Order: sequence, then structure tokens, then C-alpha cells
Amino acid sequence: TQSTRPQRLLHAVQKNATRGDPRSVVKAIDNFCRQKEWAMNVGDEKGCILDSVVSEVNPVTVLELGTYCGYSTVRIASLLPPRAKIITLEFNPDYAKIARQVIAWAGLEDKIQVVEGPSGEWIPKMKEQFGVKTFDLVFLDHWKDRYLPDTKLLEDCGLLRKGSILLADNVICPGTPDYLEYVRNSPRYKSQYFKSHLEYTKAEDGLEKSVFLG
Ligand SMILES: Cn1ncc2cc([C@H](O)c3cccc(CNC(=O)c4cc(-c5ccc(F)cc5)cc(O)c4O)c3)ccc21
Ligand SMILES: [Mg+2]
Repeated sequence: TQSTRPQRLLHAVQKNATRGDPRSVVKAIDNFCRQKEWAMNVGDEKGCILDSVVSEVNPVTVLELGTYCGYSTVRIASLLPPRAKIITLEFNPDYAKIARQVIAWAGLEDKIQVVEGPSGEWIPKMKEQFGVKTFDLVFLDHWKDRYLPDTKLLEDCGLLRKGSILLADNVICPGTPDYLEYVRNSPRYKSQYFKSHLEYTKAEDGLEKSVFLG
């Protein structure tokens, strides 16, 4: 039977990346997506902005919405201090299956928890299920029409604290207009746009970094 793009991406990692070397996994995926098949990873250009935000925040608890193949999960986890953890939500079981194998190849299983299911159901359970108090960093990269409702859900569930950082992918392409309007106009956020390009293309895209003011 025909393989899927995530399966081909995983094979490229297993063929070209060194086991236990997260940066070689990131490189192998970027090379595959540039040379073989485009895929919706945050990519190398926006990935450098992601790296700088993660390094600046130095988060202990991270939430990622939208795992896909685990590219940004591995990228973030490779920069986390020893006891830090990332919980990543993926509703598509096929994506979750591939992501777990990409994460295992990178040797980052101990820092990453892949949770299968939709963000809207899991966010209200974060405290009781995973003993999370608040998130230091949230990376939004799932369905673009879920960014705003899930941000409000995080607020309502008390999962954000003064200084929590929201970093959102694709605020230009495909675009998240209602989310942008909210974080840019709400007195509860200080927002900043990082102009970049849609992964592996010349189209404009960017990341929006928003600090929750409490
Ligand atoms: C509720 N819930 N909870 C967890 C959860 C997890 C998922 C999946 O991980 C999933 C599946 C399909 C699509 C996405 C969103 N991503 C995108 O749609 C995207 C598109 C493009 C692009 C840009 C230009 C194009 F021409 C085509 C695609 C570039 C990008 O970087 C993207 O992130 C995420 C979904 C809902 C979920
Ligand atoms: Mg994206």
C-alpha cells in the first residue's frame, strides 16, 4: 500500500539522522522538505525564531498545540533545561504515531509527552491529569481557528501566569485573524510580530509572540 507523507518523512529521519542527536533529526526533516516533499513543519527559518524565544524564556513547562510529525517538538525539547517537560497535543492518531517515532529517534522521550486528542478536551484536564500548575510557554500550531478559543480556554483554566509566553505559528499564512486581533488589542497581552516566511517557501508568514500580563 502507498506510504503517507509523514511515513516518508520518518523514513528520511531514520535514514539520514543520527540516533540521539536532535539537531540532526531537525536537519534531516528540513532537507527532506526542501529537496523532496513540502510538509507543514515550522521549518528552519521560523525555527530559528522559535529557538531564540525558547532560549530566552528557558521554560520548565511547555505546551505545544499540534504535534504533526514532531519537528517543532524536537526543536523545542532539544533546548530545554534537564527537568523541563513539553506536553504536545495531537488529535490525529497517524500523526501521533509518526511523531512518537521521530521523538524516539532524537532520544527525547523523557522530556516529551505526546497526548492524543483534541486541545479543547485536554486543556481543561491539564491540572488534574498531568499535575501542571501553569505553562511558561505555549506554542500554537494546530487548526488556525482553534488558536483563539484555546487561548481563552487556557486563561479560564488558570493555566497562564503573569509572564507566560504564547508563540503562534502561521499568523499570516494560512493566517489567524481573530487570534491576532485579540492578542494585539487585549490589555492582558503584550504582543510582538516576528516577520519570516512560510516554511520552505518565499511566501510571507510570521510568528506572533504574546506575553500574558495576568
Ligand atoms: C484541535 N486540535 N488539537 C490538537 C490538534 C492537532 C492538529 C494537527 O496537528 C493538525 C492537522 C492539520 C492541520 C494542522 C494545522 N496546521 C496547518 O494547517 C498549517 C498549514 C500550513 C499551510 C500553509 C500554506 C499552504 F498552502 C498549505 C498549508 C502551514 C503550517 O505551518 C501549518 O501549521 C494541525 C489539528 C487540530 C488539533
Ligand atoms: Mg504551522
